[in-house]
Amino acid sequence: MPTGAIVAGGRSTRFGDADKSVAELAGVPMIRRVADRLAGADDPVPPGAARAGGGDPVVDDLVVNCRPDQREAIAEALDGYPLPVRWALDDEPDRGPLAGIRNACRAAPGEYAFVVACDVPFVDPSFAEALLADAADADADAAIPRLEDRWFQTTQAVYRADATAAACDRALARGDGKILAAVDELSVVRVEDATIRERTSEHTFTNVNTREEFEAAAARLAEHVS
Ligand SMILES: Nc1nc2c(ncn2[C@@H]2O[C@H](COP(=O)(O)OP(=O)(O)OP(=O)(O)O)[C@@H](O)[C@H]2O)c(=O)[nH]1
Repeated sequence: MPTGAIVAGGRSTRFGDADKSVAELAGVPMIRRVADRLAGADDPVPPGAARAGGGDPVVDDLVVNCRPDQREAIAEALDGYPLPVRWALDDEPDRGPLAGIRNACRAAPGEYAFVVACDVPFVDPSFAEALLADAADADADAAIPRLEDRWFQTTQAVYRADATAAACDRALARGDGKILAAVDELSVVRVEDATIRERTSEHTFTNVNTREEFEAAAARLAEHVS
């Protein structure tokens, strides 16, 4: 299995005066929801509480990428997490998601890392498994989904950790902060729209940027509970 690599070093500016990674969505910090899904829990429970039943983990361990000042709150959110957690702290903040992916991949002990943003509370663990199989079967450096009407979903993708960290390093050294600048150097399985739709629903990519999107995600969770 890959390492789960959650990227959380953003400033959540569209979210307002709070770090969205630890914002409690129906009582559970958003990053914990993402982490719990990777650990196989269908129904994440508040930090510290016993884990709900569910499927098997789809990752061996977890790397959390964030700024040093976020660590304490995120560690609290992950209290009692059932898999080993490693920290990939940004030595320089605000270098963008590419630096986050680089730092997360550097810290990943597994050959592959499933990189995922902290703000996708409905991420589908079986989709992560399928992406790993895509990359491993093709002996590729990455498997990256691409919906028809959107660009590559680079923050919900599987990467070969060492090759990706090195490609990100080179892109950052060139002053090119675009994730695709690093991806261009990798051998990539492109997972296209039809395949994505066979495997999962678009909710796996639903991310929370604003308070309105946060409320919509809470409403969706409430519907599922009732
Ligand atoms: N390490 C690191 N991660 C980042 C950085 N910027 C964004 N990210 C992460 O990349 C992912 C996608 O970014 P956004 O959805 O734009 O999140 P954000 O930057 O916190 O939010 P906005 O400020 O509203 O754009 C999130 O998981 C962020 O935590 C950064 O400078 N460093």
